[in-house]
Amino acid sequence: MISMQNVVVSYGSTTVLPEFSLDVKEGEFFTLLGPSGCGKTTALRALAGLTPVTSGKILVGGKDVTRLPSDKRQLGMVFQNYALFPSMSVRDNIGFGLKVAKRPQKEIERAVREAAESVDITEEQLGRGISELSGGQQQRVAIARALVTRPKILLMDEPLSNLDAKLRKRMREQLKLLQREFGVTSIYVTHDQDEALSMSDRIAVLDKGRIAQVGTPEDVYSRSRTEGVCQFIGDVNRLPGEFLKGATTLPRDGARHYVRFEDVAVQARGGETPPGSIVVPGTVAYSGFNGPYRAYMIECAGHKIRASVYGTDRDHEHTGSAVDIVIRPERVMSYTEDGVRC
Ligand SMILES: Nc1ncnc2c1ncn2[C@@H]1O[C@H](COP(=O)(O)OP(=O)(O)OP(=O)(O)O)[C@@H](O)[C@H]1O
Repeated sequence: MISMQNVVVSYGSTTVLPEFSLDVKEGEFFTLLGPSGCGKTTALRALAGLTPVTSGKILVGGKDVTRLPSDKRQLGMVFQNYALFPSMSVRDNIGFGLKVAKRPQKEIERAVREAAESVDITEEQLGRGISELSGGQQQRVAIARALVTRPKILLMDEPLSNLDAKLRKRMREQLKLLQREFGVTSIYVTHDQDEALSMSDRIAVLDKGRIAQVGTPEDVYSRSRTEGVCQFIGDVNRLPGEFLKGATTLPRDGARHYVRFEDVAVQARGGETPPGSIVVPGTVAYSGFNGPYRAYMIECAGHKIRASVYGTDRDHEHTGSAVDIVIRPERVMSYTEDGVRC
């Protein structure tokens, strides 16, 4: 559906995207994820035709759009600052694209009503000015405005970043449901790992303008291809080599080993453990209630290991409790000195 092939984007003498290639399938929710400044927005703007590319090709539905102006690419766009027109009513904001396309008034009215309904904007709110809506409502207007022209592709750049934490979570679900309902191929830019993991069919993790890994949320989280991806997504402990003496299946020779917080079990010292487990005695240095899980910091032979224990575990919550940390070797992610999975 969308193919970016060896796309290069430079600002002056600085190359921000060196040879960027990407393929997105029809109907997919595809996310560009990476730290600030890694080039996510630049990649999206190049795809949208808002930033010129130095070389390379961009294909949409098999058609070369590399030199096509943005408004000819049939894209819907939602940006971080919404880019709504403050002096227009909500109704006129949503209908703007159709008006520009000179569609009949009757059709615009019907389409605006349907789009508003799909994002829970009421008839009464349609008559208001943009500034009379909350941030969350404005966000939904921006989405309705992008969807009203029934684009085949929807580009979103950090569309939820101005919302508070609770609303963000709700909007994630709503966006995802809308995306399915409209069947629109979506490219989503975020630096928020949770957002990317919970919404995407596939994720491209970017690092300094290059794609470090493309995969399903499970792939990038549980089978991170590089040390950088492993550290960027989720929380990890680096495991000291001396913890791994018994774990004969794990690679050696300078390899670096990581385990996610939730893959570290905490249990009473000297209890039964599954055969082959990595077991290290330690002392609880900190334990804190976090709602669905308890966060631990365990002092193990001079190293601090963190664990997130889900469920109603209360046995070892006191500072100073003598415990064992237990890790299944298959949950350990190992990388060579060059940061490649081994
Ligand atoms: N118009 C511009 N002129 C010069 N440099 C730019 C321009 N736009 C972006 N850059 C630079 O290009 C790099 C990538 O920026 P980009 O906005 O694509 O990153 P990002 O991953 O989207 O970051 P963020 O999450 O902070 O938005 C940054 O180093 C940025 O400073």
